Amino acid sequence: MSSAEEPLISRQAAPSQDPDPNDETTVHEDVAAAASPTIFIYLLTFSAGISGLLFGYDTGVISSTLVSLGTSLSSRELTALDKSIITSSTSLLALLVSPFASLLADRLGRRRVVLATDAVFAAGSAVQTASTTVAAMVLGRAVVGAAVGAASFVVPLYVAELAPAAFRGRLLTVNVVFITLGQVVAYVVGWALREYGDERTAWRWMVGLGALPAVVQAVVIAFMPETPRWLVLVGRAGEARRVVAKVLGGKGGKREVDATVKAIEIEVREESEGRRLRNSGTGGAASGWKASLQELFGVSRNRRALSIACLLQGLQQLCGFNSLMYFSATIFTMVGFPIPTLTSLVVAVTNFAFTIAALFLIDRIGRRRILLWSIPFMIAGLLLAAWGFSFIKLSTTDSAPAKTPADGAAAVILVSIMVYVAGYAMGLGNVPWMQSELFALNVRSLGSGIATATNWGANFVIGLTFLLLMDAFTPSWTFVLYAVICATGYGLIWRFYPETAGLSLEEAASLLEDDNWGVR
Ligand SMILES: O[C@H]1[C@H](O)[C@@H](O)[C@H](O)[C@@H](O)[C@H]1O
Repeated sequence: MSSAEEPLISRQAAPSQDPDPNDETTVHEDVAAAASPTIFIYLLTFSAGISGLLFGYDTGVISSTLVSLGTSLSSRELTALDKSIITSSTSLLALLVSPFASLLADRLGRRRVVLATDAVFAAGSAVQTASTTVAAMVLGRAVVGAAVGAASFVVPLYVAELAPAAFRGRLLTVNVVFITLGQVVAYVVGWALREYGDERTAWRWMVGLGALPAVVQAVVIAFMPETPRWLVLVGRAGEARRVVAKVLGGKGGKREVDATVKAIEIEVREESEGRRLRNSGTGGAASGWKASLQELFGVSRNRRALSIACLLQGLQQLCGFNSLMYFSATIFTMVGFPIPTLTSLVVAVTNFAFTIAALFLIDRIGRRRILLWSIPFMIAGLLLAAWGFSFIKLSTTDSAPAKTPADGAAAVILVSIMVYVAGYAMGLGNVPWMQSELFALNVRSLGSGIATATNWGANFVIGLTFLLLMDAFTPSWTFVLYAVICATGYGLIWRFYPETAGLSLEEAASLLEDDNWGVR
């Protein structure tokens, strides 16, 4: 997920604005709204979905992989530090690569970058599958991380620019659902291969299968066009026209196609004009990004939007959810469950099911309110799990099940983890990704980019430190720590995050104008 959204969405999501019948953008959106899904839209949904699936698969598969590696890497048992580095190298590279994805996407085109990320995904899977040392595995995970970082920016951009306005919002939420579905698939594959596959090669299949969706996506994208917006950007308006005609699926006549291309041209022109003005004000193209940064940090309401977006994205990761996503099979092995990869499926399935529920409810309940309702469940789940862990003696370097599984404590841990995950998926798993609605158009891309980087940075910290914290402070105190982070986050959200549900992007942004940073 990322910042890639929507100059056009802003207008689509602004019902309070009076439509100007002479405004060609309005014509464009009317046409788009009238269109029912074409085969093309289904293909686009499919490719957006597959991308989320890939992201989810690659982040989820590490859970079963870690408990299946045995001594296959560097001929020894993995230490907690090995496991932490193998896991977190993916998010570190995603963090480092994502800022460059937008430059590449502007230079080479969106479609080519999507194809390139598919190749990188496949290469990363191949390196992991073939690895015989910890270092090679870390390299493979890092290569996949680079692909995740680039894809998480470029695929939403590709979809947003290609989809008609009426479908754009829905297509972007498809992404979150498919990420969590990809994690379920990874968990199921991990469990099946571990239970029914060859013990020595099972993990190689788990990571190798990650190449499959990348190949499928590449095949689909090979038959899909470049986005009209990029084509206009590089002066190929004729081609853009043909793509728009295809997107509208024969439902739009020449007038609609012309109006759509015109709207894109106006937008591209306005954007480059805006950039030119900003640059001339600050002394040249080199300082263009500086001007955007100044706007983002210099204007109070932008600063406030950025603080909220980063708070939510940071909290989404620092609350510890991905510790479970990455290490649930390790945790359930330690707790003494006989088939830990099967038990850990509850994490992925609960997350997936409640993510779907949340997407139906969020607009009705509101973002602020759904967070304030769901975080207490997370805190309760974490504290209950901490209590459950206090009855179990375990060590993270032991891959063998605990000798005497304390049944009652194991059940408490399992149920409390489900409560925590359900709470997470209802709120923090989703709401932060709606970040773009916080920002005014001129700082939206940069602001969402920084917030997304906050997500990857915090994800890296959690992946790297979880097992080490468990070793140093016991699982109970680690879970208490996450509960304290959630409680602090609750307080900050309560104090600083106003409700934006039901507001247009403009209304949401102007809500933040108020110099008083509190919520009244
Ligand atoms: O929104 C997603 C989702 O909640 C995933 O399950 C999680 O692994 C990601 O880190 C998060 O960004």
